[in-house]
Amino acid sequence: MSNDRPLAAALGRCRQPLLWIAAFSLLINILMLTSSLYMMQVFDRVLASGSLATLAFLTLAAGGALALMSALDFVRSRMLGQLGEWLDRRLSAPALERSLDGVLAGRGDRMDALRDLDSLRGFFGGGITFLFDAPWVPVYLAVIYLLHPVLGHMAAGAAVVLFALALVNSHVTAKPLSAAGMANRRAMRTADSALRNAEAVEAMDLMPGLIRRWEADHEVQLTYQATVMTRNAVLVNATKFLRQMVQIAILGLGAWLVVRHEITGGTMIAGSILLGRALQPVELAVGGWKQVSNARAARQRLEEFFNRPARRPAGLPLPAPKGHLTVENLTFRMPDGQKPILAGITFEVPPGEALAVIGHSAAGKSTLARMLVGLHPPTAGTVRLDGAEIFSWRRDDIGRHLGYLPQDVELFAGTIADNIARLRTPDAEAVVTAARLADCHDMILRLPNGYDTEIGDGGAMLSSGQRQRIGLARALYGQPRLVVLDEPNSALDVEGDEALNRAIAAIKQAGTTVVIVGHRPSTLAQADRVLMLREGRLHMFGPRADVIERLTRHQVQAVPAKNQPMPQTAS
Ligand SMILES: Nc1ncnc2c1ncn2[C@@H]1O[C@H](COP(=O)(O)OP(=O)(O)OP(=O)(O)O)[C@@H](O)[C@H]1O
Repeated sequence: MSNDRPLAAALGRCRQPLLWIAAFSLLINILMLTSSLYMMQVFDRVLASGSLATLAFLTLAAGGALALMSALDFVRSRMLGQLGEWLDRRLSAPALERSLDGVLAGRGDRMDALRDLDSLRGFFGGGITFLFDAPWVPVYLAVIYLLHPVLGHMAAGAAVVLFALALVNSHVTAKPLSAAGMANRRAMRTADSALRNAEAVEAMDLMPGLIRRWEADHEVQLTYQATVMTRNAVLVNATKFLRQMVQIAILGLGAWLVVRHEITGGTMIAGSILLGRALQPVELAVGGWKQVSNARAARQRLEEFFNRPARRPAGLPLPAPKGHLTVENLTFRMPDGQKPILAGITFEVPPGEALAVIGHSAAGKSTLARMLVGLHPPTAGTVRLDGAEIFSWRRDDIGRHLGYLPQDVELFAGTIADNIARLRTPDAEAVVTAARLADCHDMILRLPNGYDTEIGDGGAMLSSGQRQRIGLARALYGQPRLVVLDEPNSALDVEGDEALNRAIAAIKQAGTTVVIVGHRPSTLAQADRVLMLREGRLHMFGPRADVIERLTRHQVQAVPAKNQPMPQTAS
């Protein structure tokens, strides 16, 4: 997204429609005087004169005004609803994009921004209306003052007390509300991870532990929510009681003034109706404050979320790379990590060559693979493709030139063709070419709907070997210039291993640079160069024969009895 502060920009664009909505509110609130005026006229004119023609005229006029008010009210709520929907449409994609950034940066708040957007949209769709009516409360009070100052004093006093109740409500519910929200988000994350890992959870009965964790947070949420509900209920009921009492009091006071001939009967009724109207937004504010503070908190969180600096600089589009990979003095440390995961790594792979990355478990192989496709910014040093920093390369520009098969193949709900074509409109020929290269064309044809087979969430309908092959086809789709395969054969049988080596040979021939991370000796079969990592440092690097020779010599020295032709470099 080009815009650095999408929330501020979107809210800025809401200003004008909101002004329109405020103008509509002015009309609506003027028209709300209809019932009071009607009552006054009926009591004071019609009943006094007995003129039915006047009654008919007044009724028609009042009916027309009320119809117009309803229409305007409808338009106002639709405008607000549409504004919420517009905001959601405009911000959801950047929010999802930035959530991905957050996950890559190791943050836990995966779905929070999307949820906050949801509640902001809901607020526009419903809770916000009374905020537009609230400014008219003083106007109604002024009209009541015009009817009679004593009625005015009473109405103003009632409004102040009700408003104070709304403030008290906001004050006493804010803290428990935010604590409940935080606990709810923690509980949802635990539930989410339990459901994502359903098989391990079920097989090894991890549920009790997960439930204990989830329950602890859920309990906190429920306790705080109960506090909010109780306090809210006390204040809402106190408000209701007060409101009804005030309604009776104004009629009583009005009757007293009528008896003293200070006002007419019509004025008494009109005053009562006006008071009802004047206090309505105040009363709504007491009950609706929860929604307002939720929306305010959501907005604040979204602001923080969108104000985080983008991980990747905007960057200019660059010409398609040839695949010349150069890594210089690469060091990488997680933002909160002490020890570097990778330190001072330097190597180079020319286009059309394959590099095998080997090393013990936790040596940093997968991290190096991630750095090569630009998932993280180096802490120091550089990773360049054709001389350009890969991390800074615009994803919409470089993505199609990169193929990446992560250790956990992540497929998406949809068809095989969708997945191979990277969720873009599939180019049938390119899909089949990639599938043939990954040696899964025949396997796909044997599936019930061939390339149109729906594979379920995460490719749940496929075996892990099938997932790995489809993942490989996706990595090879569209003839990328650099392909990074992280243990591409971990779920493959011997036949699959051989097919993988054929695929690597074929893409090398087409000029693609390949990096294969692996434990198995067969990883080295197609490698031109081999890089061995040890504890995040480059332990050996060179042409395959040299590295194998050094490794074999090393092993023979260490275990002279065991003369192995292919070194077992990793456990
Ligand atoms: N997101 C992370 N946060 C903190 N440390 C991490 C993270 N990812 C990896 N590490 C650490 O980096 C080191 C290297 O991990 P990496 O996954 O790169 O190793 P590997 O060589 O691929 O191992 P394996 O062969 O077992 O997959 C490990 O010590 C690991 O704990």
